[in-house]
Amino acid sequence: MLSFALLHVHPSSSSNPQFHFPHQNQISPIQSLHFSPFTVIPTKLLSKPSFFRLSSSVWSSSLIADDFQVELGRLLSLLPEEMRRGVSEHPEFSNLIEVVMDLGRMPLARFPSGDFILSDQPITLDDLQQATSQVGDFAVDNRAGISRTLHRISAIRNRKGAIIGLTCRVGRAISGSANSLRDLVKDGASLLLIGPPGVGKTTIIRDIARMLANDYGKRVMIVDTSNEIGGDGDIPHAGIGNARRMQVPHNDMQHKVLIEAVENHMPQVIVIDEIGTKLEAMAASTIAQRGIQLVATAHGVTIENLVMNPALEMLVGGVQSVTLGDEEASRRGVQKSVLERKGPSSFSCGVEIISKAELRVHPDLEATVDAILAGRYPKYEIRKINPGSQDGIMESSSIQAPLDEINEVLIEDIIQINGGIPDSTELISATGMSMEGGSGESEDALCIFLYGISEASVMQGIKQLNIDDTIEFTDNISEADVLLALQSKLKKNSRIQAAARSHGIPIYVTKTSSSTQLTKAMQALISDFADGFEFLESEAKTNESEKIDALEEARIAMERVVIPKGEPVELLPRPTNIRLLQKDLVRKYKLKSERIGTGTDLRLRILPFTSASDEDGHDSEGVDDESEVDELLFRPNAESNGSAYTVNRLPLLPE
Ligand SMILES: Nc1ncnc2c1ncn2[C@@H]1O[C@H](COP(=O)(O)OP(=O)(O)OP(=O)(O)O)[C@@H](O)[C@H]1O
Repeated sequence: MLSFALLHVHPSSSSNPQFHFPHQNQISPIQSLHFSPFTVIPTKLLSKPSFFRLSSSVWSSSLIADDFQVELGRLLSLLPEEMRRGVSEHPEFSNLIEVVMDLGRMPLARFPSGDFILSDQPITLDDLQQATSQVGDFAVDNRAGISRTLHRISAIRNRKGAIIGLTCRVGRAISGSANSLRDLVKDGASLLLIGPPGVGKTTIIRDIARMLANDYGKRVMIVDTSNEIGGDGDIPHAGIGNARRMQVPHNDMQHKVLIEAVENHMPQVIVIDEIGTKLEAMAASTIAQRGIQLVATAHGVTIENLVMNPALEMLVGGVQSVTLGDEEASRRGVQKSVLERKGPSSFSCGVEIISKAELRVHPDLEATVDAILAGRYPKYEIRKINPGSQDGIMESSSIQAPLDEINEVLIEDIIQINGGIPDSTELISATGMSMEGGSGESEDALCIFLYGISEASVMQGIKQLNIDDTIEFTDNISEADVLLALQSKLKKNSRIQAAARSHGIPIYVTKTSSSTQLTKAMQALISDFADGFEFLESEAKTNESEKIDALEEARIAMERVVIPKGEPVELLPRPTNIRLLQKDLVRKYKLKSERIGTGTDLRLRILPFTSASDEDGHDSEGVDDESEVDELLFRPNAESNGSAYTVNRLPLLPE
């Protein structure tokens, strides 16, 4: 007897008709048949896999490769004739990444090997209008697409809203690009991918969606916030295979569409690009709790970036600070205040996309987060991708990176999260400090964090100044008004410097802790405090916007060039305090930097990650740290008046 299944046909020639069987979670692509929208097929025929189920690689590669040239042509048709010719005659034509058209400038094509000028004629308003007239509407994120392609056109507007620049990114479905992650997702594990912009996150999750839908017959729903996974237009691109796609009317609504996907469409897998806000992270966590497999991307470079990001930490279980009892702390051999994961992670595995050819896989994401919070370095596997090979994996190895390097970064991060220096003997034992104060300070008192100088020496030094009740000491740097340190000790501890910088606390140093020097130092300090550290604050205000610019410059350099392209980038010359902030940021990205130039031309060069430089223990930062500190500490100082001691101050940098 023949039974029948109801066939849903999408209004598309590229999307395969799908059957949802009540008795099994399997979808069969029926590539070789031609259907009218309401064709009824005997289910008996469908039970013959050899008849209906095509191997996904055959299916996708033939379909996608043939169409790619046509799709690329549709992107090129946006360009004026001369530019089009320039691109298509380039030897790397098929690897084109982006075309950049900025008003009044010469157009550029970006290839993996670098940028190429397409014409010596600057772009005109007409060129831009020609191009934009052929693409869909620009959404609030200033992105538009070309229907039934994966290309992304991003606009730059002037202050009046007119388009004055375009970045036309080539989108391509790369079948097999997710093969190296097949073992992680095939059994239902949720996967979080992170990586800087342009590294290939969308391309990989598109292929995972296709793989899960086609090869494993799962009901996959893509929540496609900018239509980048499934392409522009209402008919999704063939690159997503049998996965279905929900569009998101507005970026702000991503979390709502996520919930709607679960409530209305019975997905087994949800795929989502760019979880970026707390609301989206919350929606993703809710979905994970319902037992749905999640495959998602987030911007960032390492898992630590997520752990330290208050909006996204929830994705990896959240972070809380707990205070241990004395006994428990000594049993564990840790400080009393420790960071712990708050709850279960929404994802079982994490992948850091280092480049298009290299992934760092954290198969147990919770273990990775726990290791990070405990100050240990997490274990991960490096998977190198060989585009030519069948399984997409060329090499896979398990790595545990050097402890000292990570510890330094982690302690700084923890300081920033906690808003205070951990009560770590290792951190402060060398200082000989005696700590009091903390919560009980008077508002008018100057609260000092001492480093490398004992409280007794300071008190001795200031006896004759008669200011005992104006001074308090603290062991929590976030409560301090000022850091007073012995220069030789401070030079060796970049963590303390970073902590002070991150809390915007001025640093005063003395060369020795003799009572004469300390008296003079305290005199200068008290007088500045009485003025409300005014000159420091005004200095801080003037360079607050430069600080933001400088950090943004460093971030973009790392995310767009140093990490994806593996090339060094020289930043603009900056004052020392700002350069040090840039250096802190570079370190958080696990990259090295070196200081170049002299005088007002001093600037940072960010170096790409090389395993060789790590292995041979080369640490340009360490060397650099020393010289930065020298520069800060020995700068000629007007206040010192040529006297025997030196007290230098770093500008106050408010949060
Ligand atoms: N394996 C690959 N081989 C060749 N090109 C690739 C590969 N992966 C991605 N690309 C290309 O690199 C560009 C960026 O890819 P993709 O959009 O996937 O990156 P992304 O990390 O999602 O970027 P963003 O975060 O900016 O959205 C695209 O032009 C894409 O076609």
